[in-house]
Amino acid sequence: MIHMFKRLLDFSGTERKRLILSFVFHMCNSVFEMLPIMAVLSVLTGILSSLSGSAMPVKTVWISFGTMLLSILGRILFINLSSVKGALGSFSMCSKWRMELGEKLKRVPMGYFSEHRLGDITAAVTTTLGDLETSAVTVMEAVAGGFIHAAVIGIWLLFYEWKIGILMFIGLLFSLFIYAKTQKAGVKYSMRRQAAQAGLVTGILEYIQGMAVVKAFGLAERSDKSMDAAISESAEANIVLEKVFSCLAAVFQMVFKFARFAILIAAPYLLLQGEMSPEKCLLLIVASFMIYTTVELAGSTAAVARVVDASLDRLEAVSKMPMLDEYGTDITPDSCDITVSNISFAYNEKEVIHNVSFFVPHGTSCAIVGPSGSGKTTLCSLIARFWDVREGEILLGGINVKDYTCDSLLKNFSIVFQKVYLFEDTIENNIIFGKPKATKEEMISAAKKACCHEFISALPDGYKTRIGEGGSTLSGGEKQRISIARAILKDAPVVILDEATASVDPENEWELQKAIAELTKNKTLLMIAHRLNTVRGADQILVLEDGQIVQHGKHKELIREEGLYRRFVEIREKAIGWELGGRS
Ligand SMILES: Nc1ncnc2c1ncn2[C@@H]1O[C@H](COP(=O)(O)OP(=O)(O)OP(=O)(O)O)[C@@H](O)[C@H]1O
Repeated sequence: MIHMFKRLLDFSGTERKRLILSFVFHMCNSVFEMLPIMAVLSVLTGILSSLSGSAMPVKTVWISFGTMLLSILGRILFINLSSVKGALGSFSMCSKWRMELGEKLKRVPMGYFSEHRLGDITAAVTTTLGDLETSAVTVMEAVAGGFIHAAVIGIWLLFYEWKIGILMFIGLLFSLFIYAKTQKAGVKYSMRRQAAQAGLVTGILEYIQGMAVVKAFGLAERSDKSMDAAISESAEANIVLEKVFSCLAAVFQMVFKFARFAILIAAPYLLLQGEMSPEKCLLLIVASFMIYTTVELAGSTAAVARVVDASLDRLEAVSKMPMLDEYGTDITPDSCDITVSNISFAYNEKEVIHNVSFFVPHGTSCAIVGPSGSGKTTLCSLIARFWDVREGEILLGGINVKDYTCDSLLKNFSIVFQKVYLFEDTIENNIIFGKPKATKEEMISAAKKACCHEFISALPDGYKTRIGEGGSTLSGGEKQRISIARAILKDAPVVILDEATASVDPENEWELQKAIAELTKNKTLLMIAHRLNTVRGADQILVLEDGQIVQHGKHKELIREEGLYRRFVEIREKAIGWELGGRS
């Protein structure tokens, strides 16, 4: 329990003070909760003395009334202060964690996302932090506060009537023992619950993302099955957790029933033996119903406490994600030439880039061609340091990409992926994504250069039009051009471009080429090229096969050689011929 409390405080970072204050106020509330016992004691003493003939002093009534009133007011004040500080502390703590995880995710190698399921990360940021947000402080206060509250009453009892005090402590120690057992037993089940939650999020994400495939291939039944399995597992994990904890909670409650019973027997016994006054006996009988109330409440939150502990475990694991630029510095290179020397790279065990070297001088273009799976995308990802090379090095402006911070490195790159992703936001915000402080004029100028101003202006809300998640409300060509406008506005000195392979209509194709020409003007350009015209115009061409450069040079040189490049050109020329033939 103390360990969990310490972990929560470590986890709370700058919100530590608020959480401690919330706990202190909760303790103050406990003190005011104890006051009624004093009031009961003075009234009982008065009643008993009135039974023996002397009237209860009016002062006693007033003192008891005052004590009760003070207790009520104190409790209202401190429970409010404690709730406000606790809520502010836990919500701020979790929102800071969400932001921090978001920031960290930008700096992890892409491999992290394939090794950790999207659902795990999503669940950590949503449900796991949600659990902490709503339960952590309340549970800690209930558990720690409950036991401290009972311990304070026990100490008072030791002074007031030590034999009963010892009885009370025996009950408390037993309950602590059962509580510790409960927590230990809960480890397995709460971890299962966390995993099930993550599985459920993964299942739902996959189901929604793959909806088009589900519809197209009529696999609704198969897909439903995996979703149903995730839902069932989540339900079962929660039920098992509740079952285990409710059994242990019942044992926990039994301990108090027995302890109360023991006090109820012991107090009259001591009275009969003449070792205790009648008012003391009466007070202890009344007090026996009150002393364990707060600690009993702690028992009922045992399951949630275990979930909080498991949430902290999960967040600790997620927050230990590897940072690419832990030792990087902010660097602005003098030039943007790219040197790739003797690099090798493997996804897990499978090496897909083998000893590749080349140099792209500042302001020149380099086209990468090669069959599917030859490593073109991987090579570009390594240059932008989405992954780290296994061997060799990549330099930007003569400086190893590993020496940059991710931010200062990526400032130099505008990357246009073949598969465009647009955020569920306005078109304007999607375009200024790479340069949030851009003026409206700059944004429109970029859109004009990317040939998308016309179609955007024709939309009812123009640049303020909201687009669906992933750009689902736009055509493929429109999305491409918006992503190019975004890259033009960023105006980075190096452009990495994965040329679209999807066939676009001639109007779109022409506009797309115009947009790309604007984007790549005077830049160091690295492009995965599919169109013959693009390849022909490149300053150098790399031909990749099975992760190795098999040919390297200009179009005029390579076309003369027997090899993969010539075959690539022949196939492309034939394809153009077929296209023209098809159209005529
Ligand atoms: N995230 C990944 N994890 C494991 N293997 C991968 C991953 N991405 C790519 N690969 C493998 O690495 C090899 C190179 O893939 P890459 O995507 O770089 O090829 P490519 O030439 O760009 O292919 P295409 O033209 O089809 O896009 C392939 O064998 C592919 O299966």
